[in-house]
Amino acid sequence: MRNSITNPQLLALREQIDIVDAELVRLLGQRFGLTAQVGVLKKEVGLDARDPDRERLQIEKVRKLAADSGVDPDIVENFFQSLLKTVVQKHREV
Ligand SMILES: C=C(O[C@@H]1C=C(C(=O)O)C=C[C@H]1O)C(=O)O
Repeated sequence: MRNSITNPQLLALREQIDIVDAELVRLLGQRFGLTAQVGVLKKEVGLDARDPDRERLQIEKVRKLAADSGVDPDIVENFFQSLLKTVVQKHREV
């Protein structure tokens, strides 16, 4: 098998993937910053860590955004379900 590391087309694609990954991580950091504030606020006002109605609406929204962007809605939903679970866990630790 040829050494994939020297394939210039593969290297160029991976460079673009790294740029997208960095942006995704930056946006995740921004989102976690906001949800951390929500966690503190909820604790202060005595609201439940989890809001299933809000989660349902978000999943509906991101599934639609995914479909509009030609991305499999199930993949996006799985990602968000995992994200929401993590956020709720963090809220319960506040
Ligand atoms: C951040 C919130 O808390 C939880 C986490 C959510 C999220 O990560 O978007 C959404 C709903 C809640 O279960 C919220 O209520 O807005």
